[in-house]
Amino acid sequence: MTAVGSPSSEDRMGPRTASARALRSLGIAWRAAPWSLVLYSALTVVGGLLPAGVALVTKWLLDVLAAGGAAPGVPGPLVEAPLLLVVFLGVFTLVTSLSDHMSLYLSSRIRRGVSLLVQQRLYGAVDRIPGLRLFEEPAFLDRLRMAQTSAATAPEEILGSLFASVRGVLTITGLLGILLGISPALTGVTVAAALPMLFVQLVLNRDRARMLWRISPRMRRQMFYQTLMLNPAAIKETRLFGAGGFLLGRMRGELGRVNTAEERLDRRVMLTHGPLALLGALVSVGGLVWMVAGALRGEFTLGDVSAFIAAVGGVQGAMAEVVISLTGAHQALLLMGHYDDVVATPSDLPVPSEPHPVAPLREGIRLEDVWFRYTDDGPWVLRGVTLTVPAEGSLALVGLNGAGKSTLVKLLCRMYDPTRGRVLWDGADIRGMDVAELRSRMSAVFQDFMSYDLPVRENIALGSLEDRGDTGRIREAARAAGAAGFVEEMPHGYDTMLSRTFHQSEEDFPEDGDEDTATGTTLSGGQWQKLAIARSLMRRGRDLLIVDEPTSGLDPEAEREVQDRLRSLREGAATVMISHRLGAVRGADRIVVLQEGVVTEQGDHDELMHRGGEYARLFTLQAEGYTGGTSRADGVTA
Ligand SMILES: Nc1ncnc2c1ncn2[C@@H]1O[C@H](COP(=O)(O)OP(=O)(O)OP(=O)(O)O)[C@@H](O)[C@H]1O
Repeated sequence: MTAVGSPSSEDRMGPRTASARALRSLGIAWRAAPWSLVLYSALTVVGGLLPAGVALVTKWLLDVLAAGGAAPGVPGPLVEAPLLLVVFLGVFTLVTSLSDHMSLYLSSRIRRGVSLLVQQRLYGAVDRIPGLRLFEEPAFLDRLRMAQTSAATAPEEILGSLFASVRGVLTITGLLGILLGISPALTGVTVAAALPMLFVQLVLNRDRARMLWRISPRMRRQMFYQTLMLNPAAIKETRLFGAGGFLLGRMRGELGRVNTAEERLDRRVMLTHGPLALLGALVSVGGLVWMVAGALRGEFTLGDVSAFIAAVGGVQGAMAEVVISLTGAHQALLLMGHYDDVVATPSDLPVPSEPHPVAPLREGIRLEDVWFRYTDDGPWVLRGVTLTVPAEGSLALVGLNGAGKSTLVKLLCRMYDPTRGRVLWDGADIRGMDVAELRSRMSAVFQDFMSYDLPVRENIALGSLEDRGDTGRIREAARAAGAAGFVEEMPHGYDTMLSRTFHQSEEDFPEDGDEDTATGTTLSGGQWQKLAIARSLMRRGRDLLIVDEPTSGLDPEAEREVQDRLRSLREGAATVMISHRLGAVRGADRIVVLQEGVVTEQGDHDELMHRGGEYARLFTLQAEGYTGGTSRADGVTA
């Protein structure tokens, strides 16, 4: 497997790798549309041999007509009935036309099947990457973009090119057979003239694949600017700050550099092809002069000259087709390397060969001397953190911005592994457990929770997909999160589409296609947050509930209501809560203060207030904001 980030896929591809990738593409086509592939293969063989058939029958017809009867080399029965030759030509023309249309239909069928399968594999592989690290690595993201591009086009390009090459080779073989019968020397010259083209194309292709890899970061950046210019949330800011022109300029800049790189290569292609085309023309004209001179001397028949013209034109045309197809296939095979790399990307988290089962939490989750940094050369974000989240107890994480609270939560969910130290689930290292099984025992409302452009029902049910048909459970979760009120007031309740970007699909709402439902609606920040809380409450049998700033967007009344509900709901589960609103965390069994990645204080609210450290300072500061600066730490706790 190529290491993620190395550009080796696009500049090293030996014949074995190329044939393996080509065979894999054929295998995918076979799985996607087997009968279409068989029929398409048969039509390719027929289509490949037809030009030679047409040239041969035309030669015989001309020879019979010129000789006015028996002509050397023409089969006897055809000399007797020359009109049969005309019938053959008619049949060949009909078959050519029918097979062209049929091939077009079949290749589209194969293309659609292959595209579905390939995209399914690519996104399936991406979905199996358990952690977050790779999705924050520019080199992996570049490769992913190349893989997305090649998944959309490469297998189709490879198959199309392979079949076109087979058809071309059959055409060339048939026509060269005829040409060989007329003049072996001319046959040699015709073949030799086509070889440089093949070589040059292969070199140019490799250069194109390298160029595409080089411009990939720019392509991703220009897509980023484009997305910003179309995203409603971004548009709000860019309109207000008048930043549209700036983004447009950046996008144009990136695209301009991409264009320059492509233009440079296209110019080389054009300049290289000129001399090669001249070589081909010289061979045709020279050969024709030689044939005509020979015919005048009586060495060649009229049929020979016609067959020569058809064969040289046909061979050069088919050679060009083969060269273009092979080079197209070569380029697609090179790009396929990115797809293969992404599909074969190993897990970014170590996977135990025999994972321990994840039993329901009995004692608690313990972080033991955990150190963490996002990159090997980055700063330490967590430094020697040791703490315990008791089963059925609540732990609150408190600290200034950037102290490492959300990072700690990501380690609990095993989005990353600690750089040093361990996370223990009832004493067992979570690295020895199946990550999906571990996560199935957790639920979370993240600080940057998602707002899905989906109906309300699905926005909530995503927390427990097996219950998505259970309207009772969905309503219950919405009620517990304080969302039921506004949802039930919506025109279509739980079936309301929460999007101003997409129309509701008819499948989502089959019995009613009226305008309201079709256009959908969207929610306020606090309402979205309530849906995120409802989603987290959908999960059954959760042992750990993580709530990272769960009420930051809620009004005071809703905040109070949700806090009370969360308090009753978290009974029976361990809870980790992060909030800058210290009033919300004062009831936690244990409060942990993080400062620059280090645990500096631990205890319950009263202990920490009594201690008079960072927690007491922050709590008093916040309380003063409400009481107009008259509170003292002990006064607030009283
Ligand atoms: N994906 C990431 N890659 C690199 N650094 C990161 C990443 N996420 C966070 N950091 C860095 O880690 C540090 C801790 O961030 P974290 O989000 O854990 O802080 P926090 O305590 O949750 O802050 P806040 O209260 O603002 O939410 C910050 O300095 C941040 O820049």
